[in-house]
Amino acid sequence: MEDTKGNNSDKDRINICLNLERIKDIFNSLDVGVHVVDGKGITVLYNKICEEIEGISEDWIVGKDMKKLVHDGVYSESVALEVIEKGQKIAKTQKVNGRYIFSTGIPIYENGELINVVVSVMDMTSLENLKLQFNELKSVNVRMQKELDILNAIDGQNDSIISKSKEIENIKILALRIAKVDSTVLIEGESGVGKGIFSKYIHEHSNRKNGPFVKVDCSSLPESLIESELFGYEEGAFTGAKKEGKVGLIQLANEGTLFLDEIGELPLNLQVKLLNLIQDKVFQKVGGTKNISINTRIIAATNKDLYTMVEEGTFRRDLYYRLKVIPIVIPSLRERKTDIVPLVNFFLKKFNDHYNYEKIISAKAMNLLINYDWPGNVRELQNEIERLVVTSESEVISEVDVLYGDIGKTRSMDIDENKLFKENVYSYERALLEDYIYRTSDIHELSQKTGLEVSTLRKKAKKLEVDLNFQKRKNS
Ligand SMILES: Nc1ncnc2c1ncn2[C@@H]1O[C@H](COP(=O)(O)OP(=O)(O)OP(=O)(O)O)[C@@H](O)[C@H]1O
Repeated sequence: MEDTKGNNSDKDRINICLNLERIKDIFNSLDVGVHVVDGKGITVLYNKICEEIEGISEDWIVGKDMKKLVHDGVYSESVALEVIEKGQKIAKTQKVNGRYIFSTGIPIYENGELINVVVSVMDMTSLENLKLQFNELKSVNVRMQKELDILNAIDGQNDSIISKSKEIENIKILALRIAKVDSTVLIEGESGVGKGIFSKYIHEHSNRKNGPFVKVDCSSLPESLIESELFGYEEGAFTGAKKEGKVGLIQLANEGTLFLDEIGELPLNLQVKLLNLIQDKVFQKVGGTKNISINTRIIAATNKDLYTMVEEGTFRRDLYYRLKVIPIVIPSLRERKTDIVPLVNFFLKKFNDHYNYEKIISAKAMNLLINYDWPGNVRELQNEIERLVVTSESEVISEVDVLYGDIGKTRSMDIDENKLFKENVYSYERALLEDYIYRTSDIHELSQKTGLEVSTLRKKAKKLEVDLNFQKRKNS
């Protein structure tokens, strides 16, 4: 392009101008902002998109020095100047006037000298907003997934905790929430309500689920043994101790869950040791001096009124509050009668499968089960269904089968204190005769079983208004 004297010819100059105009057109047709500076940082080209993104006009900026613009605060920093300084490609995201701008500066060299920097400018605001929305959606998704897990666990076919009552469903939701944290839990409730099954449920839904679940029944261990069983002992700790010492149940629960059932039975001296374990996460074996660190989650359960025990001085107040970080109270079965039918069906299936039967339960029998008070709660119900499946003669478990057990005993012995003795005798005799009728197939068998003449039986049935219908058993 240069003549022998080193000057540009006119033709070349025209070409350069034409090229510059054409380059400008090309840059202005781009969807991306283009800002070109020379080797000293003076703006030589600034396209329309740049104007839109940065809100600066081309006329104003062309010819201006980027150093001065940064100094005057028009720009907080300049990618172009950084490229000039470092001599290499630079890319960064900046926040300008509340917009996210992604700039890439590329150095252009001629004969080893940096002559231009081309900065492409992209408005990432909408992308950044999308990113924010995406992250928000992601966290909503995580939250929903957790809720879904909870709902699935409640509805789950494989769920081991059967319930229909609001009370138990709410406890399940709470149990799933607290499963993810390590806080100590105290489960209170009468014997057989499901304290054990709930503690397992918490463990199985926790991050410790692959670790051990160790159950210690504080009431079943003799006081002399409980300390060494729980904490283990060092070799030669006492006479009769194993030579190599013993690892205690607490240590076995490392990385898992320690379920302390019947915590109210724990002797006072061990309550102190347990308190230290909860507070400091360390313990010493019997006969040992070394602190052993332990990482276990403690769930305690009791059917005693621990608060009263605290008031009476038989349970340490500090331990009580340490255990009761998350309290769960499971109501008795009689306080949530809606659970009885699903539980009966669940246990019926369980024992039918186990004993290879296909027994069903009559509506009347079910009614008796629903109306009973279940002092032994779910455990008693479970045992009762097993008894019914195993002992009922026919495929249909009847009212008579039910009356044969504890329910029958309590029902027959029910005395209404508002009635006269005579009236109670009448009701009792009536219920007794009905029970015999249910258990026999005809009047002769009834006579044989009761030791009463057929004629006496007929008179009695008339007096007591009992229907001598021996089909009842089959149909009930
Ligand atoms: N909601 C339930 N669904 C299914 N099985 C249950 C339910 N609640 C309790 N059970 C069963 O009833 C029996 C007694 O429950 P669990 O041992 O958990 O009661 P508990 O309150 O810990 O009793 P205890 O105080 O005597 O130790 C167990 O076999 C358990 O599996």
